[in-house]
Amino acid sequence: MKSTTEFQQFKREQRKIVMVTAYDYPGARYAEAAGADTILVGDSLGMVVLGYDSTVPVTVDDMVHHAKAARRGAPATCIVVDMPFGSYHAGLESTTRCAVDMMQRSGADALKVEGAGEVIDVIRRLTHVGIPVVAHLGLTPQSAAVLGGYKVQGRDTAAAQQIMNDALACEAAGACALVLECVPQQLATRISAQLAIPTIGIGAGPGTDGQVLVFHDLLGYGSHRVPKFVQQFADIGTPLQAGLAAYADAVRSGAFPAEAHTYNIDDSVLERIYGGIVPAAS
Ligand SMILES: Nc1nc(=O)c2c([nH]1)NC[C@@H]1CN(c3ccc(C(=O)N[C@@H](CCC(=O)O)C(=O)O)cc3)CN21
Ligand SMILES: CC(C)C(=O)C(=O)O
Ligand SMILES: [Mg+2]
Repeated sequence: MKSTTEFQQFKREQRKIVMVTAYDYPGARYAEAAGADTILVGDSLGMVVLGYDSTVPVTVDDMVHHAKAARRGAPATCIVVDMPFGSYHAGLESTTRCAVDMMQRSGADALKVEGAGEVIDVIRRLTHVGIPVVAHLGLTPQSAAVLGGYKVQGRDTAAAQQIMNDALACEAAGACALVLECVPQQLATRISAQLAIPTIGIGAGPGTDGQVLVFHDLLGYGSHRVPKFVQQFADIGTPLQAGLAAYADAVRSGAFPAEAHTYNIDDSVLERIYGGIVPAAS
C-alpha cells in the first residue's frame, strides 16, 4: 500500500496487514519486492544494525538517515518511521518541530510513537498537523528501563484494562493504526475487535489485524538473541558467513581473483612502455 488511509480499508476488508522492518536500501527493496504492505523503519535499528543493547541511544538523525535509504529502496510502499527515544517528550512545540523535520527529511508516510498518557496529546497534535501517527502499546521498548526489561505487558486485570483504555484513547486522538507488542493474545484480539483502526501485532498472537517482525529476526541475519514471538522464515546468516569465509580462503590461496576478474593491457602498449618486460620493482 502507498498510504496510511489504506490501513482502515484493509481492516474493513479483513485483509491482514503485512508489515516488516527495513533499515536500508537493499532491505527495503527486498521488502517491497516481497509485497509487504508497509515498511517500518524501527528504532530497533539501534540494536540490530548499530549494535547498541537498547533503542535508547538512537537519534533523530539516525532515523532520518536510515529512512531515506529505505525510501529509495521502496518508493511505492507506505513507510512508517519511529520517533526515537526522548524526541516527543519535551513539549508539543518541540515535538511538532521534530516530527515535521522527520517527515520533511526522511520521506516517511507516517511516524510512530510509543505509549499513552501525555503521548495521547502528541498523537492528537501531529495528526492535526497532517502527520499520520501509528500508536504503539504493550511492551514499549523505549521505556524498558521503567518497565523492568523486555517483558510481556497486560497480564493482570488492571494492566489489561489500562492497555484497552489506552488503545481507545489512541484511536480517539486520531492514530491511524496501533502496534501491540508483547501482550497476551486474548487482550490483543479483544482490542482489535473494539477498535476501528487496525492493530498490528508483534508477540500479540494471531488476532490482530496485521503482523510486524524485525527484518533481521525473521531472516536469521545477525547474532543477536531473538524473542520467543519470532518465527525465523529463512536463515541468511549461515550462507552469509560461509560466503565470507570462502572469500577469505580464496584470497589467501590465490584462487581469487581469477583471470575473469582481471584487466589486461594490450601487448603493443606494454612493448612501448616497458620493452615488453614489466620491470622488477626497484
Ligand atoms: N531484534 C529485535 N527484535 C525485536 O522484536 C525488537 C528489538 N530487536 N528491539 C526493540 C524491541 C525490543 N523487543 C523485544 C526484545 C526482547 C523480548 C524478549 O526477550 N521477551 C521475552 C519475554 C519475557 C516475558 O515472558 O515477559 C521472551 O522470552 O520473548 C521481547 C521484545 C522487540 N523489539
Ligand atoms: C518492533 C517494532 C514494532 C518496532 O517498534 C521497531 O522495530 O523498532
Ligand atoms: Mg520501535
